[in-house]
Amino acid sequence: MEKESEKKTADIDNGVVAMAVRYQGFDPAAYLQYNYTPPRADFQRSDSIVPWKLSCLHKAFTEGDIDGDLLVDIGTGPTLYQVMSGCEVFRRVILTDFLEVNRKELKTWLGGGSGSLDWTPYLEYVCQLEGRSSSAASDKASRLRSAVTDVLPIDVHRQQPLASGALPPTGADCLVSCFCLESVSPDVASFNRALGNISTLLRLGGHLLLIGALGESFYLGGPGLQIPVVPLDEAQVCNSLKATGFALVQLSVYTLPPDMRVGVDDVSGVFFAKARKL
Ligand SMILES: C[S@@+](CC[C@H](N)C(=O)[O-])C[C@H]1O[C@@H](n2cnc3c(N)ncnc32)[C@H](O)[C@@H]1O
Ligand SMILES: O=S(=O)(c1ccc2c(c1)CN[C@@H](CF)C2)N1CCSCC1
Repeated sequence: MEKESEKKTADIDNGVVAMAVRYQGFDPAAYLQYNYTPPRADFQRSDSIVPWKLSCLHKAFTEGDIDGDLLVDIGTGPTLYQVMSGCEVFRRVILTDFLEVNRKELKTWLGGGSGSLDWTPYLEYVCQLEGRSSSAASDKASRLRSAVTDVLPIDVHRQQPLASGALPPTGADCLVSCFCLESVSPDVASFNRALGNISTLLRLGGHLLLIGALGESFYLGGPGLQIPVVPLDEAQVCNSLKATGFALVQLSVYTLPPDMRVGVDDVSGVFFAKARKL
């Protein structure tokens, strides 16, 4: 007779395994096209989400309470926008993802190749935020390429998400993670466990910059590939951070304009949370 606790563990594992199987069809190029080109990535629109998100990251990294040596991005995917400000603050940046196709996409760009998306508009915008001329974008790209020392496999559902020895014994000084945890977790309990797992990678007093989807139940990870997302609201984000030993420093929310709801997901908003590990 299976005990209730054994059944719950089995259910947890089945949900995580099913999610991992679903991700085998993830298409980095399609994902970038869906989310990181206009109308969602329109630098000419003042109400576009790109200026909002890049400004949140710039402010968080430069307002003086975040410092250290090592920044780790959790569930990087094929995107680089999330570390364009952080690479100016930290000597070392580590990128991570579950899928080899995404790690390959990152390594192509880091190696000087042109990946599936031209990140120049993002680099130019962050240069403007930093008071540099937008012509400094190529210099920033070089600094980012120099700062990234590793692109590592990760599984946030493991109590030890990275291989042992991947980080210094003291852990990372700062974590950033965008649209990952809610997009890989079958339910809130799994989301909370994953948040607790990545917290083990961060030193005490270190900061977590967590960006994610609000009210989202699915997204397209490729043509016809619906990936389930655990729907979150602001209260849940706050509760999850508190339950996993973080002090919330700042929470900002962006509501997607109707014309940015383009069918590639059912997201209603985006949250930006800055938290500190107690
Ligand atoms: C919605 S994408 C987010 C990508 C990127 N961070 C962004 O801001 O757009 C979710 C990412 O989580 C990764 N992923 C899937 N399962 C994972 C797991 N168990 N642990 C860590 N990352 C995972 C996927 O490969 C994918 O790159
Ligand atoms: O906020 S976005 O519109 C965005 C960016 C990525 C995602 C979503 C939304 C919603 N679905 C997520 C599935 F995990 C992925 N955005 C796209 C332009 S650049 C800044 C981020």
